[in-house]
Amino acid sequence: MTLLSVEGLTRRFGGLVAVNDVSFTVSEGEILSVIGPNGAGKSTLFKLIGSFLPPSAGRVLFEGAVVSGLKPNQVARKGIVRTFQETTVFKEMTALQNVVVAHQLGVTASPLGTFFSSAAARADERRFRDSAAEILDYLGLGHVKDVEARNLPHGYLRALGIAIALAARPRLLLLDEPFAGMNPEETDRAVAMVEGIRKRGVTVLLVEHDMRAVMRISDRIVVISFGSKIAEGSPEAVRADPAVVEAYLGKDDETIGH
Ligand SMILES: Nc1ncnc2c1ncn2[C@@H]1O[C@H](COP(=O)(O)OP(=O)(O)OP(=O)(O)O)[C@@H](O)[C@H]1O
Repeated sequence: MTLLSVEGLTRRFGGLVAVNDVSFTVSEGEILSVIGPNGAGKSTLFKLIGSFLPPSAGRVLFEGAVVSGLKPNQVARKGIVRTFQETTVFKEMTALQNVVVAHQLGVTASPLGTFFSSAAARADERRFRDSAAEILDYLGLGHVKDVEARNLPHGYLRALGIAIALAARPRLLLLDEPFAGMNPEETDRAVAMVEGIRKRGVTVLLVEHDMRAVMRISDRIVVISFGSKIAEGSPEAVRADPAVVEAYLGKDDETIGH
């Protein structure tokens, strides 16, 4: 079943066409990666899908309904959730508290003070704590759940960003460069984490600069270059595609995952 459809998405910045008439679909349960050289338009495409930026043309459909034009939080409520950057983690709170708060923010529009005052809310809070602990365990963060976020190493902080996103119970998780700046060991852990997320029934769309981890993890890959889609298919097909090799020309073979 098609979960997400990107139809003719285009975004211009003045005279520059950052994303140019890009179309693809993401099926339920899939891990689909969007890759492309520096400045290809990956981040812009990502922002368009999450509704952080309005398209100049085209649209995004989620479960058959148009979501472009909605606010990011409305899109999140429908089930499209992006990982949180380190800057949005509450540094003074423990890992567990961060994920509990993420649950609370996901269910109430009322101020937290009001939220905490009712008995029903207290029951919810217990439920959220259990759920938060389960998510942290699942992501291999159980042993650091009581550590303040500011004291967590970089890799853990990034994983915490994913835990916070999972608290919103996404149907589609958007991962922005999840492997950037990671050493091979950290990448292995992150790859296992993303595979684990899919096992929970969450579809994953990730944008990544480097093809190496993407080749291991993706069911399908969409390649963009200068804003346009130049290839789409299995990792093997994409790696062998002359247009992709051409787009990455000047990079060494390792960059395209050989
Ligand atoms: N807000 C903006 N205003 C003007 N130009 C922008 C804006 N955002 C992105 N661009 C331009 O759009 C093009 C695509 O940028 P984008 O960040 O989407 O590429 P990218 O593939 O994510 O690059 P990288 O891999 O380096 O992160 C670039 O030429 C960039 O300079």
